[in-house]
Amino acid sequence: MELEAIPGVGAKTADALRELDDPEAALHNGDVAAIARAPGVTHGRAVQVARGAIRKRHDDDGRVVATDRAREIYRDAVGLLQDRTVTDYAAQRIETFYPSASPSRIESVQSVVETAMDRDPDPETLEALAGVEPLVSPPTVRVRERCLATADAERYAEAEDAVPEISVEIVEDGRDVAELARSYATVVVLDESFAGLDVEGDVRVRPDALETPGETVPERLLAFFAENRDRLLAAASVHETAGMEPACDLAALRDALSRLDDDGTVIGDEEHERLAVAVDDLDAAVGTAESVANDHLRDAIREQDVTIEGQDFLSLVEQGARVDSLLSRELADEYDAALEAATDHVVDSLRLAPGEAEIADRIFRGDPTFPVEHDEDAVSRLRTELTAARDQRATSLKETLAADLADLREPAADLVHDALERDVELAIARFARDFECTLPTFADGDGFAIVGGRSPLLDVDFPAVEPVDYAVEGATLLSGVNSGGKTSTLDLVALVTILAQMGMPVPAERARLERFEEIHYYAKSQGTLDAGAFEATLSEFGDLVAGASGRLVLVDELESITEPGASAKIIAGILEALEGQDATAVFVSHLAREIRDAADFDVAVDGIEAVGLVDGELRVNRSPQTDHLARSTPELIVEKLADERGETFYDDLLEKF
Ligand SMILES: Nc1ncnc2c1ncn2[C@@H]1O[C@H](COP(=O)(O)OP(=O)(O)OP(=O)(O)O)[C@@H](O)[C@H]1O
Repeated sequence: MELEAIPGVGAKTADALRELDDPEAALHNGDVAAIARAPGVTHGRAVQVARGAIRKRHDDDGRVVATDRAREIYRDAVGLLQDRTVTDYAAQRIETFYPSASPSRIESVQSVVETAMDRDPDPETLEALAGVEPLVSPPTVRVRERCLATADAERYAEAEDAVPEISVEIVEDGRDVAELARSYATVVVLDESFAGLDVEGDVRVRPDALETPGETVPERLLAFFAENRDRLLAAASVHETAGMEPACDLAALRDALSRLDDDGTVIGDEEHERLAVAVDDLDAAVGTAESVANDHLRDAIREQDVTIEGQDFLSLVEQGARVDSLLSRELADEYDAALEAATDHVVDSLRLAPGEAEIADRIFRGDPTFPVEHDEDAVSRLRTELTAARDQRATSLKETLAADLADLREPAADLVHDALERDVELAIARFARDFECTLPTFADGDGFAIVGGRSPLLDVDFPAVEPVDYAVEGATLLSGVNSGGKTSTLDLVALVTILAQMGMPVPAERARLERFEEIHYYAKSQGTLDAGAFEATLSEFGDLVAGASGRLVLVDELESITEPGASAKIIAGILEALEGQDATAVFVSHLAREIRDAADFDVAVDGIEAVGLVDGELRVNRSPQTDHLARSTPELIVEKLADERGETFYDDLLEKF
């Protein structure tokens, strides 16, 4: 898909989207989280881009919700669905569902929704979902024990770009490489020309190193999995609790993750742990070994009767306190035993391997002295040896684990994506259950027909909402008593049509409607308008009635914008303009009689009828009666008084209605 062709995507956003691993897939899946990973693209913008891509795919450039009130109802619908999501991802994904007039768009959402409605939102899955989030890229890790080397300046720049984790060094010859091998545990030479180079240390000539970053810098993959461990484990649990087919072998994933520490190092390898502990404890072990030797020697000296010949004694006195010759002659065996005990201590406490023990053997050597002293050079050699072995072991463990994880990289992304998408489905399932929804059907040009519609937007608890049946073809007035439910009926019609055209289930027993090109819903004005605002409103209706075919028009008490006489004429005029067009319209009004009188055609009137007054309270049949001018509240009260009192005043008054 040409990115710039997506509505709302300019050159800058298109460039940002091209930075994604797979922009096509992200756009196709409406994957808001993936889109938001493009540099500079916020989540809100990602939602717009995802929607734009959907519109483009369905050739759907219309805007169905056309007025503020219609937009509010759309926001309410989105809110009801979002209230039932667990993850932020799903909440954002819900925003990509929008009311459309495109049959293919509505059908494609409906097919997803149909499956979603059968899903079981079990508490374990919802709990597991709480830990799932889109995968993140960890910050670049610095790898200090390895370097890349090349003699080629271009290759150098390429390497710095491809593997920012590792230092890249310029070398001219084998001597430079040998120099590097003394500072780094591993040197990876990028140039073929160095093949066969024989230098000490771990030097690898790997001309393909930049093409195989998984092997060159396994730390990258390990850091990715370490950073995303909790998300992956939560996604794995979601698959298990929900009985979903996972994109990868969950046992293999768990096993690989269990070998990985939070900082991306590999854990659970005994040999590596032995070497790491040996490096850390080396100085302490040597110190203790010295004490062991000295204690041994001290005890031996204490128990020894030393006979000194006069000549020796003289030379001792003359030369100062030179006891070593005495020591070597009189206590040679004890001295050897003390050094052996010291060496054994180092070897045993550090659990040294035979090769390492050989080096350890040189720590306590040399001329006899008391106290015994260690050879710092030998300690340092052992340290170098152990450190190199530890680092090489770590590298090879990383390589092995990274190789295992490499196969899981793509499936892991799918695993998390599938879990997050399940959250979207479960939100739809819960919405459908909570409000006893059905999937609506569509018919061409038939207005709408709702059976048993119950609006979740009412100010009463959902179980107390009375079902409403209402069907309209063409334009009609809706009359009725105060608080009978006229506004609520308009809200219900708007909500059902908006949800239906989003492809979502609707809160009704049954619903059939046409795919409206536009939904114009005007809320009741809060009072009469001044001349300017009145003019603006009138010109808005002028635009509305010009080419109204395919539109749904819902208007609540337009009469409140100006004085009743003028209002009736204006509403009659609007209805006349709509008559003969293929529009569906419901005008709620208390002036139905006056509008009918003012109109030059037979205006249809529906009515929400009060069944009667019980204890001063209206009992209402919430479903509008077709072709029925409902009695108003004042008329009902006059009628009640006429009945109860039988006085002419009330009878005469009733006559006037
Ligand atoms: N289907 C319903 N089920 C239960 N209660 C309802 C239903 N419809 C409306 N109501 C209740 O009636 C109240 C009044 O409804 P609404 O505002 O829609 O009446 P109205 O006919 O537009 O009134 P008015 O003529 O005063 O503007 C609502 O706030 C709600 O409490």
